[in-house]
Amino acid sequence: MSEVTREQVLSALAQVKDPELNRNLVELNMVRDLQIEGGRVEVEIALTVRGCPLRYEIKKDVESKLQAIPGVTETVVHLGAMTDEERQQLIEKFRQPRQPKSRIMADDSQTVILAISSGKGGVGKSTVTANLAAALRALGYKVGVLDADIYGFSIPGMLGIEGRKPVAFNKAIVPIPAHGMQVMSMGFFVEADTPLIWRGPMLMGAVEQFLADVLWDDLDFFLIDLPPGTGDVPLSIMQKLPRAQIVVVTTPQPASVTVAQRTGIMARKVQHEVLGVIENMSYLVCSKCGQRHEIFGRGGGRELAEKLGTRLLGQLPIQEELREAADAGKPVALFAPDSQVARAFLELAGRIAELTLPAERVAAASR
Ligand SMILES: Nc1ncnc2c1ncn2[C@@H]1O[C@H](COP(=O)(O)OP(=O)(O)OP(=O)(O)O)[C@@H](O)[C@H]1O
Repeated sequence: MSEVTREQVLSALAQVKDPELNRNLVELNMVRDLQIEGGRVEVEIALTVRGCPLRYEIKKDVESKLQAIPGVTETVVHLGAMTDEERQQLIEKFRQPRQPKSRIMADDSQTVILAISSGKGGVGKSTVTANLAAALRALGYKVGVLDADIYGFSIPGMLGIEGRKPVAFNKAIVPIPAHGMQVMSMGFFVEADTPLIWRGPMLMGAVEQFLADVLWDDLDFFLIDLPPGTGDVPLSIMQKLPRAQIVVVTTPQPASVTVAQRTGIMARKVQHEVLGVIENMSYLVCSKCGQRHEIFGRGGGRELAEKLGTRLLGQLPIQEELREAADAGKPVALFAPDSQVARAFLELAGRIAELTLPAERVAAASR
């Protein structure tokens, strides 16, 4: 059998990406002490930070890529860490050839920005944001989520990344990967159980930084979970968004319509288009008789859409599975795609993609 070569090993390692930096290990200069003896490959991977939470994931990925090289019989992978100087060099590397700052705010960006709002709290806005994002991902789109709901940062929990701490490179923040999406939450910067009063300027500073200084990829969709209601806070956030399309989440009760209608006024103030209304908790399908029960009334979503001069994008059922999946950090569209509620989300995501993206990008994602 032919000898395993250094080139083969490096090209295998170039297939492994640091999940947080989204660049390969060779490019990041993480490969150290490579030794090849016959079929035995020993290598050290220098992580950017000691105790990197993704170290075992990276190690497993390295081992499997090495083992796939023809002729490799044994692999030994050590995990090390970069020195401060090396980390600094990496920062320089990021700074020069690549533009590290987010392209989302650029005038020619192709990213569709969806600002998810609600007239009041508790209608399921965060659940809808997390699951719609996952459904868009399941359809093949590149998705980023910004959790700006300062009254309850629930997105990290719903996507299984609660308690993670983002790292910064060259003043740019690296978003946290979750099920193939990129996520940033103000909650990552707040100690758990510490009540925090977000004063206006501090909040707006954070939002601006998350829009401009996070290393978002060139995304197809960027979803923002806004704080509920139509007060100054969601209004100021919307003003920072260059070309957002507003999605209003409501429940079927006619009473919710009046409250959610204020969103239309807010949209006009910031000159954003209201893409449409999503009616959540529209109906419950009885597991015994299969009948549809509209326990929260009916027609609220359609009525609101009419009043706002927009469309009803979709109706989502009440399903316990949705809450359970959210509690477990496993969004239904990716983890239980055959469930009734996942199908409703996938349909909704498909509709939104068709309305917001050019046909060739919709076709490319489904390939
Ligand atoms: N369609 C649904 N079926 C079952 N449970 C749901 C559904 N939608 C939301 N829920 C549950 O309702 C609760 C409230 O949802 P969520 O936190 O998403 O609301 P919210 O509008 O974002 O609230 P707030 O704006 O106050 O943070 C959660 O426990 C969630 O799991």
